[in-house]
Amino acid sequence: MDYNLDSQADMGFKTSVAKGFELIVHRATKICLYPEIIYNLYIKLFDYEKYYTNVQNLPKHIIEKKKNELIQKFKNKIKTDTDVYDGEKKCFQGLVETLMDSNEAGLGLSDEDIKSHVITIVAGGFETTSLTVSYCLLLLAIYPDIQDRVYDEIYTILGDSDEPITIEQTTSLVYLKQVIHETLRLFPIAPVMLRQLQDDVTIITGNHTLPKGTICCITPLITHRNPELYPNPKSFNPDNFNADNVASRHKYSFIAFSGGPRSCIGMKYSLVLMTLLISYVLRNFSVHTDMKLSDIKLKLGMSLHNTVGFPITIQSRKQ
Ligand code: HEM
Repeated sequence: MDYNLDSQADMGFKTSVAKGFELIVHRATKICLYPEIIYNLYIKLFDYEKYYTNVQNLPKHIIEKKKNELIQKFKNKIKTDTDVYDGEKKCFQGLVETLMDSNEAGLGLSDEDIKSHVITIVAGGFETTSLTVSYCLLLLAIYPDIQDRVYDEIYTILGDSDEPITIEQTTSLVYLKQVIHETLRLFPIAPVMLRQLQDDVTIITGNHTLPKGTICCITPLITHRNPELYPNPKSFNPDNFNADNVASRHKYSFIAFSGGPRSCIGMKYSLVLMTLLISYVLRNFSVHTDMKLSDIKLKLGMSLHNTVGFPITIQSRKQ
């Protein structure tokens, strides 16, 4: 999107997204907030409308900025810094420009539609990857033998080279991928998903019928810790994700990225990013902690937070 939330003014966006998530969690977990009338009063009382407005402001600002850039570019026939040209063919565009261009292709997205897509992408990518990397490094610090195995794999593929890892090399880091999946099994960053039934649904095992319109709560945290799917479900065992074990389970026994048509669109991107980040850290440093797995204390929200933090020390491998 060509906008850095950390270095450019975020106009209260990050805090407001967090507050919006907080409101959704309160609605889902506090029965007293189920009636519409009480919920609306609650929003007014705790001034949540302010956060809703704030969430809209930044995408509006980005869209306006992009529009002005496009007008200027058209006037001056210059290239903006977000475009990379291969001869005359444009080969890279940011999200907002791509959505705006799709209007030229006749998709007819309004500014309102573009704004909603921007909010969904930013909110979907919010914290997910960074928190998972934090959990993963903490687990590797707790289990030095597993960390050694990951490091050996990285070393076998990259050796002593200081060259950045390539995308092709990331696909060979099979054990690291297992470690990342096992991290997401134990600590699925999006621990709760809500779906409203479009039709009556019969649950075969108990012969129960859930009526159309019911809002269902799907919790990877519970599915992923089901002993029928994962033996010793509370222990950290990356072999749960070796090829044989994955093939022997139902594909929806791992739903950290959800499943079906509304699953995470950032999954492939974040898996590559996490592989890059973790391999970069482990190539250069070993990670250590005094914590045990049982010390991790979870707080359920829109993201799965660890209330005791991630107390890791790092040591250079060059020493
Ligand atoms: C470890 C990383 C990530 C995890 C575990 C994760 C998990 C999920 C889950 C469980 C959903 C479904 C939520 C629901 O239906 O209520 C979802 C949706 C989504 N995610 Fe991710 N996500 C990750 C990273 C990202 C990143 C980096 C992006 C964007 C750059 C992203 C963008 C989205 C979007 C746009 C949706 C909504 C898709 C739709 O509704 O059709 N995610 N993600």
